[in-house]
Amino acid sequence: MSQYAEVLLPLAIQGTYTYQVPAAMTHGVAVGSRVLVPFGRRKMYTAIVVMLHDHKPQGYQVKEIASLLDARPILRHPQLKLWEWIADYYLCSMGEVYRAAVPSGLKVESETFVSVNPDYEEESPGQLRDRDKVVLDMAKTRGRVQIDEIARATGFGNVVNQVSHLLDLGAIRVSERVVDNYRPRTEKCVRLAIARNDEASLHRFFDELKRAKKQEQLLLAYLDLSRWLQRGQEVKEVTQAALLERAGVTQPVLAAAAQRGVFELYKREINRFAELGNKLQSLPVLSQDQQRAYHEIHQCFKQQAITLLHGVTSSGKTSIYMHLIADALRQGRQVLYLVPEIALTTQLTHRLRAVFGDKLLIYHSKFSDNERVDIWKRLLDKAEPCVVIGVRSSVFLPYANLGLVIVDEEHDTSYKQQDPAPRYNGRNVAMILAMMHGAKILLGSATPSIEVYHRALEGSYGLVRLTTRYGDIKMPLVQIIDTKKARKKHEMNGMFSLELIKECRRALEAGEQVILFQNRRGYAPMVRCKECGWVPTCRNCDVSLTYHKLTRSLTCHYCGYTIGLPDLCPACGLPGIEIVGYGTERIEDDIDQVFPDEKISRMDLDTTRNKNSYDRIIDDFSSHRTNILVGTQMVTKGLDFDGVSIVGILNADTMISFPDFRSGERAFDMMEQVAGRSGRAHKQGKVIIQTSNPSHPVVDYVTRHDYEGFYRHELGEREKFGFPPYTRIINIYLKHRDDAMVGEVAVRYSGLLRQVFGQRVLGPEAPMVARVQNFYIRQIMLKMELEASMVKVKKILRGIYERMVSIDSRMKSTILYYDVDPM
Ligand SMILES: Nc1ncnc2c1ncn2[C@@H]1O[C@H](COP(=O)(O)OP(=O)(O)OP(=O)(O)O)[C@@H](O)[C@H]1O
Ligand SMILES: [Zn+2]
Repeated sequence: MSQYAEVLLPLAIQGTYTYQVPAAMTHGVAVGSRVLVPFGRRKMYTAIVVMLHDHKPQGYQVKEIASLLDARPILRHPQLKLWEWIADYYLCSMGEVYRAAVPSGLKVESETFVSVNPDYEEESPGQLRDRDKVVLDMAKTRGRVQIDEIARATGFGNVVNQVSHLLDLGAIRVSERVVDNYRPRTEKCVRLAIARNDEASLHRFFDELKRAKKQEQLLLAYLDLSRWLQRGQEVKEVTQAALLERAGVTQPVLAAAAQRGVFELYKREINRFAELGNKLQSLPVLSQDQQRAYHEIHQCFKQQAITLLHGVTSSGKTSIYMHLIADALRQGRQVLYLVPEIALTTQLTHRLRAVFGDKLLIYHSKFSDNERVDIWKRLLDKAEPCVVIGVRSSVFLPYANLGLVIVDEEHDTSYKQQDPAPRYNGRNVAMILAMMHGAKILLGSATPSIEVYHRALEGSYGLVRLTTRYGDIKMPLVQIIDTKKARKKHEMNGMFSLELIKECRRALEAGEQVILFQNRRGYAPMVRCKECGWVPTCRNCDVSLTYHKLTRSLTCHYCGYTIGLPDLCPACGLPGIEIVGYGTERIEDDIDQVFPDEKISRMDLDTTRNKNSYDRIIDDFSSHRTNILVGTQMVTKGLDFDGVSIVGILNADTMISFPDFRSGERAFDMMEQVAGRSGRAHKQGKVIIQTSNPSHPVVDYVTRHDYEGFYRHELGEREKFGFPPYTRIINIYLKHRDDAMVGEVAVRYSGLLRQVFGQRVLGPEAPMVARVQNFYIRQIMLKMELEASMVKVKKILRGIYERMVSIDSRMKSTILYYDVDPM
């Protein structure tokens, strides 16, 4: 029975804090328990217990845990270990990992209930401030009150503050029953208020309802939906919504019938993983080539935990995954199926649902917190075999028994979290997670990342190839259009070459579909005054504003700053504003001019802000309600449409001329992936790449679908300049509102870094966008040897930081963070 607990707070601070475990709690508190603790005399936080012990801390007064929130831990082994690994590797605090890992519904704060401690007496007059008394009075009169509620009633700003002060004084206590944000979802249902064999009552109902036609309709609809009269069968549960729809009446009619005693209304708690009534389908029959790959993967798994499946686009990697998932489930294990973005989950979910039914759980970024808590609790409650399909944050769920982790589109940069910390790569964390569970890992891609492919060729990972498309359809034909030449010959119509238009027309007339890819959202990336050259830029960031036509506004894509489009140039007063460049919104407009009779949809960040908008766009296109799909890189990822025969890459230049060591890789991936959306089901497709730089090597590799060639070329470059996979990059960012100051601090700090790391330090320099939200940025790059221990690096960096703070106080007001393995 330990007296002290080390707890983790959801904050960006290093280490854990010690609290005393009240005697009454000693039996309940365990590692992984959630507890409510006062922190810094200001706030209450939900903390996680990471260790229990009996060593009384010296030198300060230990506070008590205010409340134990659950009867049992909310974490399973090895979650804490995984958090620790992430904090070490990605150079952040465990608290930051905790904050990202646990849904906020499980981190109760203002919803907490408090009540007055009847034994409290004011020790010295004046100990209670006026505001304390107000809060105390409220708690007294109401008995048990929520912190939130106090805030609303009093109008006081920081009530949690107030409450923790009172908690410190012992004037109030946290009420044990804490209400979570989580509430189970219910569904309204209807049933007849009589027993099924009570025919007399049923007749009576019909008699009574003769003069209430609408209610009679309800009764008939109910009998039909519930199969009441089909003797051999069970009565089916009928939802209120379904009943009203079938009967074609409104809720008051139902309420009246219920009043009369015909129906009973009740609520059914539905689990969000509602079973489908449909029968499950069997697994897809694998083609010969797929069968071979499937066996090879099993062979690889005997030797190695990690295997890369390098399968060309539309080779049917998903079908192979499904067989592997079924194998793991049969062995009673759980499966994590990671996808980079939710655009992918829509189609995948349908395919997997059909086979795995309610064993499939979905966890994606547009889910509400309630839904996240649901899945968390379900995994906590049961250790049953299941498959979780999710985005990167699903690595944090409490798995009991992982047997297999699949990382689809392994190369995708969306696996990397940019901001805030932990700046982790979901793929890499998934690999560590799998190791901790003794699970196998399958990485899949048509365009593997250079790092992963390198490791596979080295022999660290297994490697299985799939070189043919399903149904033996040929890889799409790629045609290059030199836009410079075409423009000279007047063979361009805006952003579209006449050749592209011709091909699109041919396809559309044949009932086929078209995808147009432009990697910029908005209408135009900038506007400009043609009289004086004025360009509107963001007030807070060093970027030009993007024009959005629908809202007639100019918007900063970094901070959201928005202004209206001026009619006259504010600089020279002339009506010279012109629109420069093309974003997806403009492409959509322009292609509509070219093909006025075609239905067009657009998929980019602006059209997919709602939870269901992806589904709608993808569904419309799949079912040919739309035939031209315009989109940003969202359309490049793993989508599977059967009718697309033409893919147009409108401007390859923006991708290939980006000053970053990964730009070649990113450009190849994007083009090869978007090209791969064409010609998937029936016949060879065609890809048209428009570029002013047709001899660029990346364009050439895409034309030949030559991943190997591209890989060798790229690897040569990486070796020459000492980039991954030969080194590990750590970017260090410094931010401050004062440009000159952050510049000086960065130079001085990099000097200290050089004393230890020498040549491994590059910079500081100002990044391409050197000011965001009024913070000026400097970047320092560290190129570390792969063998370097990140635990050591972290320690050294912390030391250097502390030294810097001690010799230059300006460092304290500077924001500093690390980005390990930046993408
Ligand atoms: N064994 C199979 N039986 C029936 N259909 C299959 C089979 N394998 C693949 N397909 C079909 O072929 C198409 C391509 O398969 P899938 O989407 O799995 O390819 P992929 O390798 O994941 O491609 P990408 O890397 O482009 O996402 C799909 O429409 C799929 O239904
Ligand atoms: Zn801005």
